[in-house]
Amino acid sequence: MRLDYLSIFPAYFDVLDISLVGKAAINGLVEIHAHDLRDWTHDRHRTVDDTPCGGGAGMVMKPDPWGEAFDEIIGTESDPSVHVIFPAPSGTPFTQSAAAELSSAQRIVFCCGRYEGIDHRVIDYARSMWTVHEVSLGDYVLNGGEVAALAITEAVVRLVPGFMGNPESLAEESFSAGQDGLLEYPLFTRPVSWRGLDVPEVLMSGHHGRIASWRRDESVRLTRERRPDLTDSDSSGIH
Ligand SMILES: Nc1cc(-c2ccc3ccn(Cc4ccccn4)c3c2)[nH]n1
Repeated sequence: MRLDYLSIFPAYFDVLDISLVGKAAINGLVEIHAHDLRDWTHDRHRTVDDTPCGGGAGMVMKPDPWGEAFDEIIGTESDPSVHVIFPAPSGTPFTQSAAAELSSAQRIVFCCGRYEGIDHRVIDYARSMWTVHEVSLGDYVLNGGEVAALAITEAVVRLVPGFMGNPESLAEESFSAGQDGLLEYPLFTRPVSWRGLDVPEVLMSGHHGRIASWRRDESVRLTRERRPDLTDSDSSGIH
């Protein structure tokens, strides 16, 4: 899997060399390429923004640098196997199932906007050429797309076959299909007693049936408390 990042702050992606994703890069599972959008400007000030047509506050990212960067990084041929991701507050909420779908992609290009956003013709052009995803991380506003691109990268790469040492652990995570779309139950490890707080006895009983039942009940309780929106979904085991 090749991952490209287009941004006016490409150094944001240096962190990928340290983390788990860095290991995947080392063993050849993923290739990481970060690019400075200003490399495709031609004026002395390396300008990437301009005032919004129709007025309004803030600045909008000009289309020209994006188009030239696309030509060089992706090419001028249409190819639906290339996935181009635009993080945006107006995007579709990014989900675990979207991460799972993207984990089989051979090529993902992240377009990280700044200012008030990117000229919409850039997204329209990209849609005419590749498979485009406008995605939101959640109902809060960041200053740009870089942090969202990092989060999406981690969610996707950890699902790439061969990346996780123990793929079984993926099946028990919150939001995974194996968890019936429920939140993960509380976790404990040694010591059994810590600062007056004890591990629930059932987990020390060695009785696998009771343990499974306790974990299920805890997942249902937590999901009902914190994410009632998940309790009605078809994938959840509770209704
Ligand atoms: N879930 C998300 C995604 C973002 C996001 C993604 C890309 C950009 C490019 C610019 N901004 C700042 C900005 C501020 C005000 C209105 C619009 N955008 C971004 C914010 N925020 N929260």
